[in-house]
Parts: sequence; C-alpha cells; structure tokens
Amino acid sequence: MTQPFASLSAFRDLLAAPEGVDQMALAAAADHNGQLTKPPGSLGRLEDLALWYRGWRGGDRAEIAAPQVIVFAGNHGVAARGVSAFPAEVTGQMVLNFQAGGAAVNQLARVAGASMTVVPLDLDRPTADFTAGPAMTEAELVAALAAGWNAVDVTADLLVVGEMGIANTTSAAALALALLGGDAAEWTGRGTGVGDAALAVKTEVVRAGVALHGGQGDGLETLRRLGGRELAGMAGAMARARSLRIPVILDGFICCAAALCLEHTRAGALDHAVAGHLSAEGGHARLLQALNKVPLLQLGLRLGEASGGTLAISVLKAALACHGGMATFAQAGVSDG
Ligand SMILES: O=C(O)c1ccc[n+]([C@@H]2O[C@H](COP(=O)([O-])O)[C@@H](O)[C@H]2O)c1
Ligand SMILES: Cc1cc2nc[nH]c2cc1C
Repeated sequence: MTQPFASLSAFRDLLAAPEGVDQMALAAAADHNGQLTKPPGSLGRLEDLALWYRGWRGGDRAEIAAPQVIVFAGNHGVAARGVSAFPAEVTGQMVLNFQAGGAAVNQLARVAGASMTVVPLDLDRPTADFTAGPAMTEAELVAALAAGWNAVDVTADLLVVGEMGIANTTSAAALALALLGGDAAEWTGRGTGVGDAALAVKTEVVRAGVALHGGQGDGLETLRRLGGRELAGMAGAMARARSLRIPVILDGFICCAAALCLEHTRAGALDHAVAGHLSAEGGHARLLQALNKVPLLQLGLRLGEASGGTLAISVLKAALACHGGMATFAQAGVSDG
C-alpha cells in the first residue's frame, strides 16, 4: 500500500486541498429539480440531499450504485480505568464477528446494498492512557490516518465510516470537551451502558485527560493526545473521500468526534458529509450542532459500528432515485403551477 503522507503536517496540507462543490453540477441539479412533477420543495430534505450529492460528485453523476461502509477498530489504554461496561477483548472479538457477517452492521449494509470493509488497527497495542500522557505518538497517528486514507475504495460513490473500540466514548467525550469546552459531565455518557459509579469515574478520566492535554494544538494534535487509532482511521477516510469527491455519511458520537478534529483543523473539511443519525449517547446532539449538521434519522441507536450511517444510505438513495427517476412536468404532460 502506498504511503499517502509521511507526517502530520503533510496530512494537514492535504486537508487544505481545494476540492469543493462543482457549481455547474449543482446549478444543473437545481434546474432539473425545479422541473420535476411535484410542488416546489415538497420533497423537503430529500431535495437538498440530491442537490448536495450531485454538487459533490460533480458532472451529471446522479446515482448511488456503489456505497462503501468502513468499520475501523482500535483499543484504548483508558479501558483499564473501568470506563466501559465491557472488557477490552470485545473489540477484537467483534472484529471477527464483522468479518464473519454476524454483526448488526453486516445486516444493515446488505439491506442498503453496500460493500463492507473492516480495518482492525494494531489491536494488540492499545493507545496509551491519556491521563498519563498522549494517547499516540505522531508516527502512530500518521499510520492510522494513512490506514483510513488507503481503506477508501476509489470506485465507491458514497462512504459511511464507523468504529468499534471498547472505551472509545471516553476518548470521544474528551475530544469534544477539549475542542468545544463546557463541563466534562455534559460530554460524558453511558457508552455501552455503564452504571452510575463507572460514569463518575469516566467523567473524572475525561476531566483529567483534558486538564493535561486541552488547548495544546489544533484538532489533529488533540486527536493525537486524546483520540484513538479507529478515530484517526475514520478521519483519514473522510479526508480521502473529500479528495475523491465521494460524499460521506457520518455515524454516531465517536465518528462525529473524529469529524470534529478535522473541522477544527480545517474549517469546511466536513462539507462533503451529512449526519446519518442522532445517537442516544448524551452529547451527540451538541456535537452535531457544533458541526452544523442536522441528523437524517433519530431511532434511539447507540451501537456505533457505522450502523446509523448505514441505515441512512437508503434515505440518500431514495433522494437520488426521485431526483433521477421522476418525470418533468413537460415529459408527463402535467400542468406547471
Ligand atoms: O455511535 C455511538 O454513538 C455509540 C454510543 C455508545 C457506544 N458506542 C459503541 O460502544 C463502544 C464504546 O462504548 P464504551 O462504553 O466502551 O466507551 C464502541 O465500540 C462504540 O462503537 C457507540
Ligand atoms: C457487543 C458490542 C458490539 C458493538 N458494536 C459496536 N460497539 C460495540 C460494543 C459492544 C460491547
């Protein structure tokens, strides 16, 4: 596999690349949308989604035929602090489950007609406990970002990124607190389902981590200090998708914390992404507000593993099916308003 960037500063330079919405494609899509057999605006957000998708894809590409779901997995040093309801070995065990097709996301990907890629990242080498020092070295962060960058299928026409990592809601809460401020308790939720005593410990771990690492650099430096390999993998994949003009659907709390690190490094780095769903994890709604994203679905999910984002593929497919398949007023002989 090629090494796409050799340092964090080289990755930062890639984030600054000028890819943006294809204004010609967007204008053509808006014009076409205005001619379809429906009262203007009556398909609500489906219309916005179709225009956004066509603008990002460019040209006249208006179909979703090859969505890709990538699940990144990583292990966390802070898991040893008792911040999760499950033991750390579940991360690797779930990777085997994803590979065997037995997880929820496998079923959801099949329903959505999406391919699935599973990327375990150094599971035998958890990140360092961030209350004692940075979670990752620069070389470790760069390797995880590169694994994410390289995992994107260049022929995909839509990407969903998600994760598996015991204790990673602790990491995500710390990232949100460090980058957005507030109190540790506002960002710290129950994750896999911790009780009150473990929630109190978890909140203190988040507070201590941010006391040590907060305000020490941009989103990527904060990701190195408080994040994890699977969060970095998701960030690398999101950045690669942008460079390939592949629109992205975000998943839950951890996925959005990774997105936040990119956005705080480079404003606009997430313009090619929509929020798939609102997770039941406390803090996700505020995180989405900070990213200026309105979720497509709200079904009470708090699973992660790209599940909510994968469900939302069908919404986007439906938006493009209407946009591409509906007759115009002229074609159908329907009187225009
Ligand atoms: O996506 C979410 O919003 C989400 C919310 C709560 C938990 N999770 C999943 O649960 C794991 C992290 O929970 P925890 O309690 O171990 O920090 C990790 O594998 C995530 O995929 C995911
Ligand atoms: C069983 C299990 C499955 C998961 N999928 C994503 N995160 C998870 C966490 C646990 C504990």
